[in-house]
Amino acid sequence: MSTEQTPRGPVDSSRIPRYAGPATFARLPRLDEVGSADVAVVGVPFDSGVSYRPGARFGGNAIREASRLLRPYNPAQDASPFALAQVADAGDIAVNPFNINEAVETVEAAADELLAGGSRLMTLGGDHTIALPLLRSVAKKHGPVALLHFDAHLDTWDTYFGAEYTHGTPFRRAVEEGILDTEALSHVGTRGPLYGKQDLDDDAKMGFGIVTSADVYRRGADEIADQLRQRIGDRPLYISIDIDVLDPAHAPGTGTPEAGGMTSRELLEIIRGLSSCNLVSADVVEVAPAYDHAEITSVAASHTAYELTTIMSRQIAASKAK
Ligand SMILES: N=C(N)NCCCC(=O)O
Ligand SMILES: [Zn+2]
Ligand SMILES: [Zn+2]
Repeated sequence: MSTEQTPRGPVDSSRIPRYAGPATFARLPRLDEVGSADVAVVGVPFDSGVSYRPGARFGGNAIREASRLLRPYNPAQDASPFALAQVADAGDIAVNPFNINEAVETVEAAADELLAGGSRLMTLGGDHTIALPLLRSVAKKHGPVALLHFDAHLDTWDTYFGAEYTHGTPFRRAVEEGILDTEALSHVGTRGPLYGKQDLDDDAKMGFGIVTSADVYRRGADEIADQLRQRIGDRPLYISIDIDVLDPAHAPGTGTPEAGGMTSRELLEIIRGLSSCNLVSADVVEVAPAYDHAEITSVAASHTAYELTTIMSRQIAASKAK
């Protein structure tokens, strides 16, 4: 089992140029090369749930490409995430692009299998629809989880064109299904026009707190992270990051961009401030490379996934040391 052995790390970029060969996340080994992993990085090439620009089905591979430049030591968290735990790239979950309900079931079943192997998941979307089956799977293992949702949007709307499973509705479904711990739900980076004031009332009734992108700007990343940490406590935590939480200047490559967003520095700093939380799995979604330029969005997403992976690896190492 990988858990007893020295983890196999990324390809050495001082020997093999980092632009050579097929891309895995951070040049890590594939899951089938190591047998099992403590953290499985998995792609979900699915974007049939979007309400505006399509293209997030290409997000996972764009993030892998952009992640070639990540290095093994993370100074911001003083950790070498790929040495502390076995992190591996589990490839993509192949889902039906023509049947959303079936796709949602497929993601849940595949996540169940990866989690059963003892892994935590670092999922690369895909559109935000996929957060629902991922949360279902995580809740089967941990019970209702705390949720930190970084997004310009609430994603607690009811239906679109009568469809229940879309990228604007996963968190309402999750609350209805009782798979979230309603004492510890927060949106971060929220901004932009809504359908009506009722959207906010509904959202508050579901139990969500809101930290807007303007709150982050005014109060700063450290204070926001402190506040979020207090709310979460030691609950099992799932972090879902819609890359459109970033300003379009920091993440143009996404399907429903909104002006006035956070900087990538603010996002990374808030995540680092959560490093003591019990992060059981995470996703980074809504990267749509067709609207990107110079990999701006996928680089930001790769660093975001790197910080999340570092948190999980540190915790795995700490729990093994006990
Ligand atoms: N989850 C994302 N990215 N967007 C939701 C937008 C829903 C709407 O079109 O109103
Ligand atoms: Zn969004
Ligand atoms: Zn979203």
